[in-house]
Amino acid sequence: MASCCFSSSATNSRSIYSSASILQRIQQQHVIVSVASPGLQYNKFSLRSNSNSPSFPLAAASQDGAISTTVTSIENDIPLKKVRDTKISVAPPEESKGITPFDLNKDKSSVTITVVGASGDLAKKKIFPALFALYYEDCLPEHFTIFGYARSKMTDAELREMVSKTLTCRIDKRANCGEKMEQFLKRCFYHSGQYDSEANFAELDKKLKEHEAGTIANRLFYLSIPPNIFINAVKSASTSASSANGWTRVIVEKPFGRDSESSAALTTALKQYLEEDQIFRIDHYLGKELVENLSVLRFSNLIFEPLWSRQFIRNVQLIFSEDFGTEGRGGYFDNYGIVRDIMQNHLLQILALFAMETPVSLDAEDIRNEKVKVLRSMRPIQLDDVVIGQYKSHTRGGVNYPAYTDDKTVPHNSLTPTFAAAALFIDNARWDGVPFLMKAGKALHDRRTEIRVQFRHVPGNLYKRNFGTDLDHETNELVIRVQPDEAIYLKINNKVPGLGMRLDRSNLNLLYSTRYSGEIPDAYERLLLDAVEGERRLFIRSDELDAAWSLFTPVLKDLEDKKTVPEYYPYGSRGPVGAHYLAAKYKVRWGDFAGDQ
Ligand SMILES: NC(=O)C1=CN([C@@H]2O[C@H](COP(=O)(O)OP(=O)(O)OC[C@H]3O[C@@H](n4cnc5c(N)ncnc54)[C@H](OP(=O)(O)O)[C@@H]3O)[C@@H](O)[C@H]2O)C=CC1
Ligand SMILES: O=C1O[C@H](COP(=O)(O)O)[C@@H](O)[C@H](O)[C@H]1O
Repeated sequence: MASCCFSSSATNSRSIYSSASILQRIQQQHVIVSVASPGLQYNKFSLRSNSNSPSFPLAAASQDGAISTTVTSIENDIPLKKVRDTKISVAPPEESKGITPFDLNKDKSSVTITVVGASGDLAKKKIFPALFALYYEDCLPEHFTIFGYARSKMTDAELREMVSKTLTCRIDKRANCGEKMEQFLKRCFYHSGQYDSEANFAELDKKLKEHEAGTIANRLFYLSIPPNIFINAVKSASTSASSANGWTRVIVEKPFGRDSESSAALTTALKQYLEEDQIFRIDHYLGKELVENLSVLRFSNLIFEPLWSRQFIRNVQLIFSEDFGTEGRGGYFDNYGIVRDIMQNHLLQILALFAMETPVSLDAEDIRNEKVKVLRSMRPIQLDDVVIGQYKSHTRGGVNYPAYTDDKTVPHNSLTPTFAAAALFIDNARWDGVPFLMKAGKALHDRRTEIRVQFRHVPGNLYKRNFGTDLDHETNELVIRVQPDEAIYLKINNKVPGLGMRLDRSNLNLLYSTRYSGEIPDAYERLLLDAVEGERRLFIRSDELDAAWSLFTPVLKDLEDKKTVPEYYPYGSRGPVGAHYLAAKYKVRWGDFAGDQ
């Protein structure tokens, strides 16, 4: 079996997170949990808590104690309550919640993943390839089925044909890939229907039932559709196709509204049909390897956390750039712009993880509590602290690159920003006065996402003569390159070997491709797996979303009310010069412009 989540190892980090959730919910007498064990994935067990016992094992044993298993998720609705030092042991079957007799020989649950909007771009590009990668790695439960749902007419065979063309992910070069693909495609089915039709979803429900094995039928719906039809689809799906006896979860794609008001309205509408813990708001940047690593870097290395404050950090930069325009997505993009598309979600989420205080534990609620706290400590962005740009056409090497407004789906006089830079501030004791600069743009000279942490100068530096008059120039800089070529490197000042005393800046470099041989999973793989497992840590809670919109809504409104004209920059350039003036206002130099990067 490939190394994946369904291992019996108690040191598996996924298991530890899940066990933390159990610690929070173990107060009542009988707990129904899903237990994963080699070859016995997703069995339901009834566990009995015994509060007199001094220890809490990460692994639960089967009734006869023969098989050691790892607890992965809880399936009941009891309120969160923290009780430590609680021992759990496997108890005889409970009649509650439709759990039938305890039987290690039968797997009682299935998971169906329905991709709503299966004919679309995201489904083809990301969701089906990610599901296949999970299947290839044996990460999906034993009884799983995938359904595509959309209005387009397609047979199962046509869906499989469409999906097979997209499975060109990292897996396709691996051993027995063809065989695995065939097996995977056999698990894929299609149902055509309208998004607002309860009758059509009832038909889907009927088909799902035909494929669901065992007594517990868990269902995950992935809403890969435009936002204006989210609510109709949620209403129809929850009314007509919710699981009768297992969990029903819904992954919602961004955009989650376009400002505080519309986001709150979306949340209210979703909550008419779903509980908050059924809603998985996805921000795929949270599934990126180096974003997930941020907390590890901070909280498990002594050398970073003590420096992580205004005392030592001069500024933090969050940089996103793409070397292509809005090609094909202009219609969507023009209604949102780069601030909503990238800054309010992806970059702000990274900022929150970067700047939050140490969470009580790695449990989803503890982490999200800290993220909300830091977001709520931030100042709403001021108009003076934002620069916007839009790309114009440019000819280079005989090739003509289009302007944003050349896109047929974009109004010719659109003022929508395709580039923005902003300065943000966190008004708390740790970060008072430290500028957090964000920069995001399309059609720039390269594709990259990185976090740059510029440290203060060394007080009373013995070598200050080597730095000229600007002591802040040659300071340490920590760079976390999220993509491409994942890396973490620290710029240090170093003596150039030789008889003289010449200093230069060198990198202590952790380049992932040279350090780690394994492939880095796509963000959607991690997030889909988490949703199946009920792990909410990397999904956005509604109060986080409210806090995020509060920061951006006033300035977005100002920009739109004042019809602010963006600064035009040539396709393929480094973006508007205004971004430098903004940085200079806070005595910052963008790190991605330095010669030695
Ligand atoms: N594509 C991407 O790279 C990313 C997308 N997202 C988000 O994911 C979601 C899906 O994106 P994407 O796949 O690009 O979207 P698409 O525009 O490709 O739409 C997905 C499917 O929805 C149906 N659809 C499209 N427009 C309408 C409409 N006006 N009314 C009813 N149904 C419609 C179509 O299926 P049919 O006609 O067969 O019903 C289409 O195949 C969106 O919320 C998007 O914002 C987020 C990040 C990146
Ligand atoms: O959410 C979005 O992200 C993509 C960039 O994602 P990446 O994983 O390829 O970096 C961006 O192109 C798109 O505009 C935006 O909606």
